[in-house]
Order: sequence, then C-alpha cells, then structure tokens
Amino acid sequence: MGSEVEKMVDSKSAIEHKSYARVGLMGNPSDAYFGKTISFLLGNFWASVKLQPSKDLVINPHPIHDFVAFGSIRHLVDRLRKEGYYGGVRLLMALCKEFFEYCSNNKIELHDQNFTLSYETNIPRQTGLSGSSAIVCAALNCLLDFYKVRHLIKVEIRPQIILNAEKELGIVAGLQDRVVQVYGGLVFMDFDKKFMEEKGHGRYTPMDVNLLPRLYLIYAENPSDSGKVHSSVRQKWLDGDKFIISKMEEVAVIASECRKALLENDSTQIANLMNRNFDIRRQMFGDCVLGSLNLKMIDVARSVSAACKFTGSGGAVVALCPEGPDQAKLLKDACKEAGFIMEPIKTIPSLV
Ligand SMILES: Nc1ncnc2c1ncn2[C@@H]1O[C@H](COP(=O)(O)OP(=O)(O)O)[C@@H](O)[C@H]1O
Ligand SMILES: O=C(O)[C@H]1O[C@H](OP(=O)(O)O)[C@H](O)[C@@H](O)[C@@H]1O
Ligand SMILES: [Mg+2]
Repeated sequence: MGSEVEKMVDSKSAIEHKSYARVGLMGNPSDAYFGKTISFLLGNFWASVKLQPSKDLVINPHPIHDFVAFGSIRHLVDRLRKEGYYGGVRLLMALCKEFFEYCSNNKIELHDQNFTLSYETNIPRQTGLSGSSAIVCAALNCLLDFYKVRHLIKVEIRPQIILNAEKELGIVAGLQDRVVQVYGGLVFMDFDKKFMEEKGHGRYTPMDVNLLPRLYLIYAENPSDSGKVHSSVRQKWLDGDKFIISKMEEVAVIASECRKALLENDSTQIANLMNRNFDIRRQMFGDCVLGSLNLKMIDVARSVSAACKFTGSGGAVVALCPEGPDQAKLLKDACKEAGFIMEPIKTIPSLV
C-alpha cells in the first residue's frame, strides 16, 4: 500500500517533454559557419524525455537503442549496421554535464534532489532529421522544470546548451536544429559572426508556418553520422579554403532569398532555391561523402522534376512539387519503386 502511494506521488511529480524532428529548409549547412538558415519543426516525428524524481541520479538506457545484449553475433552486427554504435544515453549524460556547468558558471543555484531520465523516440535514426538534438532538447526542458530555472536561462541561450552537449561528444554540428527545436514553427536564423561573438547567439526571427508550401519528406533507413559527414568540410573551412568559404556564403544568401520568396508566396522561386542549395552542398562535400543512397533520393525526386534538398546532413530529403498533386503522385510512385518512404510533411506551430 505504502509503495503504491509513493508511486502515485512519483507519477504526479514526473515531468515529460516532447521535442520534434526538424527540416533544414534552406541555407544549411551554413549555420555552423556564420551563415543563415531557415528551418521548421517536423510534426511527423518526435522524441520525448521523462524525468522522475528518484533517490539516485539514473540515466535509463533505451530498451532498443541502447541495448547491449544480443542473441548472437549476427544479431549484434545487424544492429550496428542498422543503428550504429551509439544510442541516446550519451546525449542525456552530456546534457546533464553541460547544464550543470552552465548553471555553475552563471551562479544559478540547483537544489540537490535527484532524478531518473528515460527517453523514447520515433525519429528515424541518423537521417539528418535531428533525432540527436530532439532528445537533448526534450531533456533540457525537463531539467529546466525540475530545477525551476526556466526563467533564469534565456530562450536564445538554450540552443547553445543543447549544441554544447553534442560538441562534448565530438559531434560536429551547427545551431539551426536546436534553435528551431526550442522556438518551434518556422524560423529564419542569422548567425552573423559579429552579432554571435557579442551576444553568444544568433538573430532568430520566427515566421508564420502557414507561409510554407506543401512539402514532402523522403527518407531511407540509412544511419549516417552527421559528425563524420561534416568533419572534412569543417577542417577545410578552418584552414581558410577559399572555395568552401565562398560556397558557404552563397548558401547563406539562399536563405535570405527564400525568406523573401516565402513572404511573396513564390513557390517556383522556392523550388529553384532548394535545387541550388543542394547543388552547392554537392560541390562542397563531394559525392563520396554524400553517399550513393542519398544521391539516389535526390535523383528520384529530380526524375519527376520535383525540387529537393537534404533536410540535414543526409538520410532524408525535403521535396516540393511545384506542378501540384499529379507531380506529387509521380513522386510517390518513383519513391516506392526505389524503396524510399515518402510522406506529406506536417508542421508544428511556434512554441514561444
Ligand atoms: N533515434 C535515436 N535514438 C537514439 N540515439 C540517437 C538517435 N538519433 C541519434 N542518436 C544519437 O545521436 C548521435 C548523433 O546523431 P546524428 O548523426 O546527429 O543524427 P541526427 O541526424 O538524427 O541528428 C548518434 O551517434 C546517437 O548517439
Ligand atoms: O548538414 C546539415 O545540413 C546539418 O547537419 C547537422 O544536422 P543533422 O540532422 O544531424 O544531420 C547539423 O547539426 C546542422 O547544423 C546542419 O545544418
Ligand atoms: Mg544530429
């Protein structure tokens, strides 16, 4: 009886937050290079994190994504091929560290009660839909509520805490995913170097999510580590490679042009910009890094003249059919034939 009462008290004080996947609509990957991007939240997929007060501090491994006991060596190899080596536990641990350090450095006092964190996700794994930062963002929201410090950590600072948790793990990434996961809806982001260095965050402008044209998502089961994808380009950029620097600037300008096209409801222009964005990525990263499966998704969309680009670093594609539903039907058939999943994109309104 006693334990039942305890359970009820526990479940009453449990905190749960959901964080959605995101689509990098335009300008990515210039977010990590003082550029500009437009992203929106993808309502089709989400991660959720639950925090329950507990005696000890526990990070619960996910029964599938962090599973480390296997029926056979074949089973183990299969899991690694499909899901890669890591699950979400390391993300949750790294976030706790970054959160604690941020609070200590900013003289934000934390009470000394403990908690247990568990997570769930249906975001297709490592497909450039920001499954990683969705887990971290949902966990940050839990910690903000558990420690009652939401009012002490400004909204514009939160994406950096989320990014720092991933940086801590050596994941090379930019801010755009985390910004839209904190703000929700559709956001235009300007990562101007001078502004960033002065303020510690970019200029984030929420836009009306209803400005978006009808968009489609295409993805494949294809774990690709965004850190691995980014590292060679990042190194070149750090070494002052003129080609990479100029292409990053070019891709950032595309985000500004897209903002204008969205406001003018010009989907033909949005389609042109999407294609240009992808072509520039291809010039910077090269086909070998992008991978044949990712390139095939682009080819399939282009085979029916749909506009398309990666949602993130690879694994999923966002497509626009400027000619309307007949073209979308052709795209659906072409995806089916190629073994890719295609679904209409759902959006989520602004959260702030
Ligand atoms: N769906 C998931 N479930 C558990 N952990 C995940 C998931 N997706 C990503 N991760 C974790 O985040 C790390 C980085 O993922 P990343 O390459 O950024 O993929 P994504 O494009 O989904 O953000 C992975 O190595 C893994 O530790
Ligand atoms: O390359 C990109 O477009 C993005 O890659 C990463 O996102 P992911 O969903 O993990 O592929 C990175 O975090 C973003 O900042 C980049 O814009
Ligand atoms: Mg990621």
